[in-house]
Amino acid sequence: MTTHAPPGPHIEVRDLRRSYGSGTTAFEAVRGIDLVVEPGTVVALLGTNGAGKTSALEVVEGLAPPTAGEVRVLGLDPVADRAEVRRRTGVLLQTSGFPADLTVGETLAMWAATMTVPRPVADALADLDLADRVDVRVRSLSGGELRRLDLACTLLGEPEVVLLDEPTTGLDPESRRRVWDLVARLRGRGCSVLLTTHHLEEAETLADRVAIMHAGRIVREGTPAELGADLPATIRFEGTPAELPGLPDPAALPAAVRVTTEHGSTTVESTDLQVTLTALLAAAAEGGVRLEGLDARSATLESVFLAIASGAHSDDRALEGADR
Ligand SMILES: Nc1ncnc2c1ncn2[C@@H]1O[C@H](COP(=O)(O)OP(=O)(O)OP(=O)(O)O)[C@@H](O)[C@H]1O
Repeated sequence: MTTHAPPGPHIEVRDLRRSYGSGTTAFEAVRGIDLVVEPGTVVALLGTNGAGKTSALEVVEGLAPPTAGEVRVLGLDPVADRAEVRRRTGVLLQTSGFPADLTVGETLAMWAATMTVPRPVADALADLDLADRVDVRVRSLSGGELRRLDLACTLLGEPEVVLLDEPTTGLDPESRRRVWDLVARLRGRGCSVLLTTHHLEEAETLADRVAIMHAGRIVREGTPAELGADLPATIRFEGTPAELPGLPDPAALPAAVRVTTEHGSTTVESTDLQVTLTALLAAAAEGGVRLEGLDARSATLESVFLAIASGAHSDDRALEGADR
């Protein structure tokens, strides 16, 4: 039995489809997606509610067969080669089901007993900041502690591939950062990680590549920077143009494409942030205007996501149209 992944992607998904029900009640939740996760990389699957992220992830996890298409994990079929794939893969489901009466330590020991070569339980506890909870029963854990225990179990077998369904939902900012560090370390030692998240900053911080799903399809895929590249950057400052007579009309700034005012502040959208910002700052200096609350940023994943969710994305509309 091989214990090393063959060269090539850790996860390969080709034209994956997954339907629920049959006949007139059939519903296709995943409508032909392609996804590749290379060793030592993190891929985040983002999407609107009901986009099909969990439905797709469950097929990669081997929990359900695809209705059509092909999935390979470490070059193997996650359903047909389930035992081998499970041994080398760490899976975090959206909800856990630990026995309530066991303590944290007992839960991890029980989990470790199912593995060929588990890591030391003490290391797993320390990694997830659970060392002082070792004797606490599962039923008494807070939501965030329970999530961290779940993650500790997921990573106990030193998996090569890690599949995380919303790993930081319910975690406070400090615990979330700790999980982000952990995922970064996994990547550092050559693991591949496929995760779903609603947390756009999480995707931006962690992911080498992001795939955004909507209505069963991947409508955008790329690095976080690539995804933001085709949307305008924004410059915001307090005050409306009428209140800042020392400034030229912001709409006339070079590369400015749209100016809006809301709640007493102005937003300038720009196709070239540096050019627009330089001209704005020069004009402000010349006119003796202080731009309070000045904020300038490239398009973020949030703006890409909101454009898709609102149907404003042109590719997205084309895809939805193709379905009708
Ligand atoms: N067992 C099922 N039977 C019928 N429809 C289902 C079933 N499970 C999921 N669905 C539907 O499939 C679609 C995709 O659901 P899925 O849970 O994969 O989405 P998601 O992107 O993970 O959503 P969320 O972000 O809200 O968790 C939804 O419309 C959901 O109602």
